[in-house]
Amino acid sequence: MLHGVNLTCVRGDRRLFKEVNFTLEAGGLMQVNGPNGSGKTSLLRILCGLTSPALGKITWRGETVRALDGQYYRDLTYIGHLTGTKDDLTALENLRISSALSGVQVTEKQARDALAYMGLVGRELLPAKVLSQGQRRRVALARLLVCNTTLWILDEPLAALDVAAVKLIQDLLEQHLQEGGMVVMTTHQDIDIAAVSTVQLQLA
Ligand SMILES: Nc1ncnc2c1ncn2[C@@H]1O[C@H](COP(=O)(O)OP(=O)(O)OP(=O)(O)O)[C@@H](O)[C@H]1O
Repeated sequence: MLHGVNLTCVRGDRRLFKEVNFTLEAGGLMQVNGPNGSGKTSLLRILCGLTSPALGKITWRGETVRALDGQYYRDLTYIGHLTGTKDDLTALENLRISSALSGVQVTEKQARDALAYMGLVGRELLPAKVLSQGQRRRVALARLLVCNTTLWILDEPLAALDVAAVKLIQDLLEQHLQEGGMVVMTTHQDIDIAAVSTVQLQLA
């Protein structure tokens, strides 16, 4: 269970949100909503431990994230708003290296299979800089297929994706939730994802 308790976020001289509380259970989807600049990315970064909240805490499986040391990070996969793909690396290298950096060794076959699932057959050996924005996002999201983690934190995963890819990702998220995984995500698009429970978190 992921639990946010009285989370308050200050960036620069502005308080973006205060006293945000939520509980996310196995199979649960939390959609973080709000206008541009309301603090959605900031909240996701707090949940990943990349930024500290001004106040409040996060617990994972009953323990504060800080006390858990590395275990929390082994349980989560974060894919940020910027895809993070490296221009000079191929799609295959991007996937294998980003996975290795998060502690997962992925064979070439596993990486090729994941890229194929994401509709990137024939693009595996192209440097990321020649891929379209949507294809770059598909490369980044391919990590979900190989990461084997419970908690997925996704910042605008559907941005730049075409209709077919949006469907692919929605199906992937549904499957993850059906298997007891958890998803926290932002999106400016309407989505239709079946989950055991859905939390809509609205930032002002
Ligand atoms: N390090 C920082 N220092 C000062 N202000 C910051 C910092 N990081 C973010 N901000 C500001 O905090 C606000 C919230 O940013 P954030 O990216 O969390 O919003 P968001 O809800 O994700 O927006 P969007 O929908 O446009 O992606 C913005 O006004 C942003 O400029």
